[in-house]
Amino acid sequence: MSNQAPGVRIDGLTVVYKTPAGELPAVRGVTLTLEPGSITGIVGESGSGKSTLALSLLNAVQPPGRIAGGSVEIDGLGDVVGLRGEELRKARGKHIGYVFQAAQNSLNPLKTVGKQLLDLGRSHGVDDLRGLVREAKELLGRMGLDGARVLDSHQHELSGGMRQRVGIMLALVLNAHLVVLDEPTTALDMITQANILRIVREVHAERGLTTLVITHDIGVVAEVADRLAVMYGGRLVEQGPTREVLGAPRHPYTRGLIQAIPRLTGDIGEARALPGRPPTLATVPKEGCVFRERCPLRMDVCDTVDPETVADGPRLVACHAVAGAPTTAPPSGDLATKEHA
Ligand SMILES: Nc1ncnc2c1ncn2[C@@H]1O[C@H](COP(=O)(O)OP(=O)(O)OP(=O)(O)O)[C@@H](O)[C@H]1O
Repeated sequence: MSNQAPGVRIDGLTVVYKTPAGELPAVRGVTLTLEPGSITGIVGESGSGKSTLALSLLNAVQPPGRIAGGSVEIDGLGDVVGLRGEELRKARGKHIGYVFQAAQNSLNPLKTVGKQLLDLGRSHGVDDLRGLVREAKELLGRMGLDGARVLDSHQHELSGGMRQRVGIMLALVLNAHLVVLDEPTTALDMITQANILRIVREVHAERGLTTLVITHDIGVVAEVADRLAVMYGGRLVEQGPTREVLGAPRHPYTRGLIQAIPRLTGDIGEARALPGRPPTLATVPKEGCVFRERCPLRMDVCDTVDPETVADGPRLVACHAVAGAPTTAPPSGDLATKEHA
């Protein structure tokens, strides 16, 4: 892979997990392009399939899961779904930097962070290990930590927020040009979170990266992402430029997510939790729209026909009720209003 920000094309990706009821899809028919040099945010509630999608970018879905269909083409690497063994190990870390969810618990408890950094460097054939340590200290320093002290520490000597920042450092330190951050700021207070997101943006711009940020917090993607994809029940229900999606959400699920966040609606009194709960693998409907049980715009067709993803300029929406409708709906529109039904 060259030193350029790579483009990524996920096409028709389906990932299933083996369950007592057979193999069930956690990600179904997902098509998403990460433009070179962009920051894309994927947002959705717990269980919507975000982490499974992120793992697929590294071909790192573990049994009882497997990629059952589709492709993940990364510039310079080809279709990672077909990569195996050593090729795959090399791609991870060096070409694709990543922080997995719960990064605060993923460090080796028996080794100092510095030792783990050196292991990482050696396993990826880094010759200049001093340079690697310098880079690590610099990144930790930018995130408000004493780099030398952190590298000398074991996991138990660091707080959850510090470990999370160590995870981000490890994702960036090998200078990968595709970076996947799964819930990068969940253990952080609001101020530290804002700082980390600023640093993610800065490093992204300085190095010319392609970045994917996965989060349940639409406020995080609002701050960091150029483009936003909204996931529900294993499907992408809406995608588009972040400002457009947040400014005039089209899918009723996107609207519900936005209305549930006082930070985005601007008034805590106006925030309304989305009623109901997201489906589990066992309860995702086999046919029809995945969101219909919670949808204020539900129509008969939603029970039987899975809505196609329809493009309207840079915006993609999968909803029978809004397909073809104008994009000017304000975010404050009442979810309970059957305006398109
Ligand atoms: N190892 C597994 N075995 C069986 N089902 C799984 C496994 N891992 C995930 N799932 C199921 O797949 C679905 C998607 O999970 P995933 O972790 O990708 O969602 P998510 O949006 O990242 O949610 P969260 O933020 O809670 O992790 C969920 O219903 C989850 O229960």
